[in-house]
Amino acid sequence: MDPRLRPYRSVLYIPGSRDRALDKARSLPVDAIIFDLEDAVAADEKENARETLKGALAAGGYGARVKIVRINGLDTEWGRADAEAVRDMDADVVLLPKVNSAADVDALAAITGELPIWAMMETPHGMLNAAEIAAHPLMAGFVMGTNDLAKELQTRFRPDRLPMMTSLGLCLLAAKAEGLIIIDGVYNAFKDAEGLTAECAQGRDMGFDGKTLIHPAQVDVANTAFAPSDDEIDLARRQISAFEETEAQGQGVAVVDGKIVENLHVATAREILAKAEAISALQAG
Ligand SMILES: CC(C)(COP(=O)(O)OP(=O)(O)OC[C@H]1O[C@@H](n2cnc3c(N)ncnc32)[C@H](O)[C@@H]1OP(=O)(O)O)[C@@H](O)C(=O)NCCC(=O)NCCSC(=O)C[C@H](O)C(=O)O
Ligand SMILES: [Mg+2]
Repeated sequence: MDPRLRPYRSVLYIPGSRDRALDKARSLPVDAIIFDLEDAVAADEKENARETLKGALAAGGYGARVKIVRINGLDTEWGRADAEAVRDMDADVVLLPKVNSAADVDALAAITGELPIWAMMETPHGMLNAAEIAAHPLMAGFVMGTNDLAKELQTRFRPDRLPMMTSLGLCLLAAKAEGLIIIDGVYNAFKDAEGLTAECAQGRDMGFDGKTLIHPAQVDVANTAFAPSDDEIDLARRQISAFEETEAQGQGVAVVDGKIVENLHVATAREILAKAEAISALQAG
């Protein structure tokens, strides 16, 4: 599958220390899992979590879900051992927290080799250096760390996320410029489905590929929000067929529902259909 088409609608954090949650994730309809060794694990549990996670990944059962391991920062007492352990785990991606610059990514790559790297984008320096971080040859995805970012920026949480918009926009620009996956931050109130639905819709409108989640109750909302809707699929099909008809008549512009359709709109329509097919294939497999 073209890596750009791989669905990342729902990306669930699981504390690496929680056996029960590690097991439950094997049956949850998530597109990817972040196995966390960082903030979801207490300091005196760090070593145990690393071993528990190693065992869970070796036992398998996560199917087509992308397996991402978030390590502790390399400036902490656990970071290096985490990175060395991930190198030998059955992981698809290593996720580095609090990335400030491309040099941070280099330091991780020196330990983990060719393993694809994702970056937590959650510090002011990270925002200012987003373009160089995205351009690193091993960089494959950004995850917004909106909790740490709010702390660092001393912003308030608002439903419209206005204080966060510059940061979200900078990271989106950098990720899109380099063809990276980019996943939106978590919605902390995990029992508030209405609030999550609104924030997912905003993230989807902005161009995020999916949402990071902290609880199984959030999965269905994200899977729906980041998949093409029935209306989008129907419109995409009609745009393609109208444009093909117009083209056959030697013209370059069609009109559908009172709006122009040019070749660039057709490219977007084809992407929507390809994304819908990729989701169906994932669900069928
Ligand atoms: C928030 C929680 C502590 C709530 O846990 P709990 O009280 O156990 O919830 P429930 O009783 O409702 O759980 C029901 C069942 O679901 C399983 N469960 C719960 N959470 C998860 C999960 N994340 N993944 C898989 N399974 C999960 C429970 O085990 C129950 O299962 P069962 O007993 O079999 O029915 C908890 O949800 C939690 O710890 N969530 C993750 C928190 C986390 O990862 N935080 C760190 C990431 S956020 C962050 O750091 C982002 C970034 O860095 C930033 O700066 O923004
Ligand atoms: Mg964080």
